Amino acid sequence: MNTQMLMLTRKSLLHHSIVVLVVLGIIAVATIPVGLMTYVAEKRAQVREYEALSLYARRGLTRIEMVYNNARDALGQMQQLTAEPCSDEYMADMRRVSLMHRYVQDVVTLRDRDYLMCGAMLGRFAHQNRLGKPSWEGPHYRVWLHAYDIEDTGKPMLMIADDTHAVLLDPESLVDVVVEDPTLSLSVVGTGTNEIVASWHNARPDFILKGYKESGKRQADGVYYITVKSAQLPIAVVAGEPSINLLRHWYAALQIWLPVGVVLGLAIAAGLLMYIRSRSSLVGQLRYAIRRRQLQVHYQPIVDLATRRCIGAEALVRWPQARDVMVRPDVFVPLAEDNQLIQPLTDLVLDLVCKDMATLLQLRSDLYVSINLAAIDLSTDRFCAVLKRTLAACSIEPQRIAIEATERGFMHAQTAVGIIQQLRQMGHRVLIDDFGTGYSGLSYLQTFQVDVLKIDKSFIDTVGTEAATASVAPHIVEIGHSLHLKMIAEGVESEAQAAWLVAHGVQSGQGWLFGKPMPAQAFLDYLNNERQRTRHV
Ligand SMILES: Nc1nc2c(ncn2[C@@H]2O[C@@H]3COP(=O)(O)O[C@H]4[C@@H](O)[C@H](n5cnc6c(=O)[nH]c(N)nc65)O[C@@H]4COP(=O)(O)O[C@H]3[C@H]2O)c(=O)[nH]1
Repeated sequence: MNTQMLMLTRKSLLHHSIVVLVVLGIIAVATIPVGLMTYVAEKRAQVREYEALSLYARRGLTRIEMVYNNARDALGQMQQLTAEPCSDEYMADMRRVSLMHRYVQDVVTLRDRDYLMCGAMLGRFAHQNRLGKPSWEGPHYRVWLHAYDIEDTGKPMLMIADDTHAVLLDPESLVDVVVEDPTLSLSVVGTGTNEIVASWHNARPDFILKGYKESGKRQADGVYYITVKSAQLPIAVVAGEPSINLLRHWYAALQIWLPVGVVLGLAIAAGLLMYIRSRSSLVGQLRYAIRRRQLQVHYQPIVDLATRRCIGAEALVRWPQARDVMVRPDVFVPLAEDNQLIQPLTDLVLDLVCKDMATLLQLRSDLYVSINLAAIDLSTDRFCAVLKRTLAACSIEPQRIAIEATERGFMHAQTAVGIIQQLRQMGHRVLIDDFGTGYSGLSYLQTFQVDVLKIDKSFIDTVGTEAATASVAPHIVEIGHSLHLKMIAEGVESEAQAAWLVAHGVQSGQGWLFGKPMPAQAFLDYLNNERQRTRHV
């Protein structure tokens, strides 16, 4: 394999690697919304789960408060009894109170606050029966959450007492809530004692207590617990739900959010592809370069042929690629013209000229810089306004900026006449570029008032040669003289051409003989060295 083949193979491998990387990058970026929507779906499912479980827990709490209020009401009615405590009449009244209160299992009368005297169902106590320490004591009520098996049934009761009476409640009634989902569980925990007061059979006590402490967390039994505390009583309701339910909700949410993610991902991928495609096309790159002000202007000196003194420069746009590699304007200017980029390009060149040359043109009233306009720039007065504004902003006199227009610029002749007139009235010189190469003959010169003719390089090239077209150059010069217009010869490369032009009365020249287009700083240096150079002429 020879070296060139090897280079080509390497280049194609590099190209392929870039394509693969770009595709992988696009896929990676496009999957972000999918991942994001999956996450959103999970969060939504969690919120739904949390809300549903909190609702169950609050329903449990409402139930407890209902039972508690029922007990308080029974205690209140016991206060109203007027018969001798524990008399037959009193016992009958007590039974009535007990029966009338749905959740109350029994009512008991107390002596000296702590001793049981008699109960509606239990009858009179034969022995001194003293109450133990309550689980919680409020200003009006005492509560025994658990373990007070007063009726000796083997089933601890919940007891609520004031100073004279107590009511016994079945703890199971606290969690007697109907729910549609059999996988849910409901438990009641004493907040002061951290003990389970009542719970459904499907709940596992050790996990309930952990779940109570770590509300909103999934426990090791695979159940997700939520705790809601009562504002009135020292108890909390713990609602539990297997986290598999969460998965179910997540799947449901995914059905909504995943398509959104996929559509978004596809839209992003398509957008990225379009962006990359447009960026990688030449027009896209040019658009980007103009927007990013990545173009540069080079300056080619225009000299007085007799004295060789520089009288100005033509601003020639350049598109830098790699180090020292410039795309020539004849490649990208037509591209800009065909893709609505030429106006931004002209504006940018004007801006760059101002930036590069403002100081020079403020100091040297004997110099000017000419700027090339495209046909479209002469079709409206937009550019006149831009020119005025830009020059005012950088304090450059209109006389210091000349305008170069080609015959192509006179396509919209009527408007162009007005624009050229306006430019001249503003104080700008108007130069006709590539003079002699157009097809419209010279008739337009009768319509357009211009200042200078730039004789095209193709005519200068024939000067002093045997070419068949060599006789055209003198005619072109003759026309310039007869119209009393100043002339600049373009593309002067030899002393012989320069001598011929002087002999034929052409005042100015531009070409490699005097200087190639150069960056701004090089042009400033060129001017600084001018005195030294012209001395030898
Ligand atoms: N071989 C040779 N060439 C010489 C010599 N002297 C000057 N040239 C080249 O001839 C072209 C003169 O510019 P142009 O006729 O206005 O022709 C310009 C102009 O029509 C257009 N152009 C350049 N800058 C701009 C711009 O900012 N806006 C617009 N609309 N067109 C531009 O691109 C054309 C080509 O520009 P460049 O490539 O810079 O080519 C320049 C210059 O580098 C010489 O002695 N020998």
